[in-house]
Amino acid sequence: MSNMKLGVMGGGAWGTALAQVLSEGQPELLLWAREPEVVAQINESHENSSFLKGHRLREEIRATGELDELSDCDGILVVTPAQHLRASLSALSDTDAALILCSKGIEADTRMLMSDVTRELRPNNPLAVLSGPTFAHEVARGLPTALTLACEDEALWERLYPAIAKTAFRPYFSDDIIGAEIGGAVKNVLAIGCGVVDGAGLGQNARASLIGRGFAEMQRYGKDRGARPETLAGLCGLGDLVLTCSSTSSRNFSLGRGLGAGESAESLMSNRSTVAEGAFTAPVLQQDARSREVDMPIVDAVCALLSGEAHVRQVVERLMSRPLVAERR
Ligand SMILES: NC(=O)c1ccc[n+]([C@@H]2O[C@H](COP(=O)([O-])OP(=O)(O)OC[C@H]3O[C@@H](n4cnc5c(N)ncnc54)[C@H](O)[C@@H]3O)[C@@H](O)[C@H]2O)c1
Ligand SMILES: O=P(O)(O)OC[C@H](O)CO
Repeated sequence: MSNMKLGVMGGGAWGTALAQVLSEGQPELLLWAREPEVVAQINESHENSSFLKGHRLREEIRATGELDELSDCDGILVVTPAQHLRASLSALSDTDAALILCSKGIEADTRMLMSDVTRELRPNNPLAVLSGPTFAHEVARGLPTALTLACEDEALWERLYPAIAKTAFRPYFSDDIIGAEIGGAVKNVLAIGCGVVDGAGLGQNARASLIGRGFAEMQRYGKDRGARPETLAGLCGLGDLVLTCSSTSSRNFSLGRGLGAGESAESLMSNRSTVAEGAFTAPVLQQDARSREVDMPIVDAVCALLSGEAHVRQVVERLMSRPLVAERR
């Protein structure tokens, strides 16, 4: 049992699943949730029917609506949606806790990664990123899961892994924080594309081609932002890309499936209570890639579909009529 006191900031599906797995063997795990009804459900009925229905949660999880309570923790897993990270961190009181970022996205107005936002607001806190192929409902059930824990140095990994590694939850060390973040942010956009392929009935060949060429886009963009190729080829890049591009359990894939079936992004987004990060990441990723002169045609296609600028048939035509080039670029 680790002596490190962990807390979780965010009571959505992923924050709740993380609280469930990380409370194994701990006397108490503190989970901050924004919604009073989520706090009440967890403390009174040991469930989070708003965001992670159907899972009985450990009694060691204690929910709170008071963000200040997290300040006493040695490590805080930050699990808010990417576009709310800045506001959520700003509301947190001073703390020495290590901040373990679990959100997958790029900040819309600034093109900053989650680690950039965190370093701007909390320059003195030790920083890590936890990312990989992790559907919340599977982690909550205790199914075997492996993922990347990228830490700013190996000393932080040595402090964190005893509290994070569990029977069915296996972190691998990386010191490439940027790589871990780029993998998680970009795969969400590509998963929307794969959902479109599915919804429009374009076939399994097209889905696999999108994963392969999407991975090439992730590598090109990652290289320009300083990610290491081997990080992107690991759990937090290719591993998560394969998971999210293959299953209707993915919110991003499901959103794309609706688009592929002809529904508008506007109606699909307005009917959601859960977050499909790719829809927010896609436009900022496109802008950033263009400013860096990084070619990302699949990301462009997803943006065109999300904005309603083009239909599926048009984006397929655009992608298939691009100049023929060497695969390795
Ligand atoms: N669900 C998963 O399987 C999973 C796995 C790995 C990573 N993630 C990442 O975790 C992050 C959180 O996703 P989730 O699945 O827990 O969310 P969710 O869709 O289950 O729930 C939405 C969350 O957004 C929060 N929220 C809504 N409006 C907010 C606001 N104005 N300010 C702050 N928070 C607000 C809600 O409180 C809730 O916690 C995302 O970046 C996601 O990509 C999710
Ligand atoms: O449901 P999604 O598409 O947000 O994906 C959840 C996780 O990121 C999968 O690793």
